[in-house]
Amino acid sequence: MMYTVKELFPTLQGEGAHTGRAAIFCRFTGCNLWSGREEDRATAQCQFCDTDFVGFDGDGGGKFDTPESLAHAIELAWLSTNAGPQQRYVVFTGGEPLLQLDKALIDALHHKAFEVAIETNGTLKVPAGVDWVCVSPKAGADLVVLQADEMKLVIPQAGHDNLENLLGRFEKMDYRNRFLQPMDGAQLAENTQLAIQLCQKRPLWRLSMQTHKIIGIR
Ligand SMILES: C[S@@+](CC[C@H](N)C(=O)[O-])C[C@H]1O[C@@H](n2cnc3c(N)ncnc32)[C@H](O)[C@@H]1O
Ligand SMILES: Nc1nc2[nH]cc(C(=O)O)c2c(=O)[nH]1
Ligand code: SF4
Ligand SMILES: [Mg+2]
Repeated sequence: MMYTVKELFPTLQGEGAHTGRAAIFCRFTGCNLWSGREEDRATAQCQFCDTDFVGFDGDGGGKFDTPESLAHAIELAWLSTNAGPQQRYVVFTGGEPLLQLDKALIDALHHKAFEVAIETNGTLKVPAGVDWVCVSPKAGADLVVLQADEMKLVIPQAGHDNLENLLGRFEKMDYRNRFLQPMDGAQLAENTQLAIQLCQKRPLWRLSMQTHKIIGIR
C-alpha cells in the first residue's frame, strides 16, 4: 500500500473531546465527498469543507511506500517538538482518512506506542484497532459508522431541514460523546449562537469550537 499525504505536522487537537492534546496530524490526500477543486464545490456532496487536501506538497507531505516509512515520519514529527515519550498521539484526517488508513499502518504506529485517532465523515468502514474515532456526518451522505467515541456534527448544513429531529435520532445512537461544531465561513457568528442555544437546550451535546483557528495555530 502506498500512502499519499498532503501534510504532516505537530499541533494541538483543536476540536472535540481531545481539544488541547498534543498530537501529530497526518492529513491524507483525497476525499470521497469532494474532489477538492473549487470549481466542483457547488456540485459536491460536501460543500463546506475548510481544508486543502489536494496533492502532497504541504509541510511533511509526500508519498510513503510502506507503513513503516510513514510511521517513522510520524515518530520524527513527534520527536521534533521535544515531546516526552508518554501519550504519543496521531490523528489521521484529510480529506477522508479511511480511503487510505489500513491495519498495517495502525499496527506500525501501535508498535511505536502511538494511540491512533481518526477524523472521518462516517461513510466508510473503520478498520479494527483505531483507538479513537470521531465521526462528522455530512447531509445527504450515507452514514455507516453507527457507533464511535465521538460524534462532531457541523451545523447548520443545507439538507438537514429538521435539525432537532436529527439530533434526537443521534442521541439514541451509540456515540460516547456528542459535539456541535459551528460551521466556519461568513456565518460563523450566527452559527456559533445556534450551537450555543442547542447545547443549552439539549445537554447531551457539547460545544466544539475550532480552537486552533481562534488561537492561530494549525
Ligand atoms: C476537513 S475534515 C477531514 C476529515 C473527514 N473528511 C471529515 O469530514 O470528518 C475535518 C473536520 O473538519 C470539519 N469541518 C470541515 N469544514 C468545516 C467548516 N467549514 N466549519 C467547521 N468544521 C468544518 C469536518 O466536519 C470534520 O469534523
Ligand atoms: N489543530 C487542529 N485540530 C484539528 N482537529 C481536526 C482537524 C482536521 O482538520 O481534521 C484539525 C486541524 O486541522 N487542526
Ligand atoms: S468530507 Fe471532510 S474532507 Fe471531505 S470535503 Fe467534507 S469536510 Fe472536507
Ligand atoms: Mg481542520
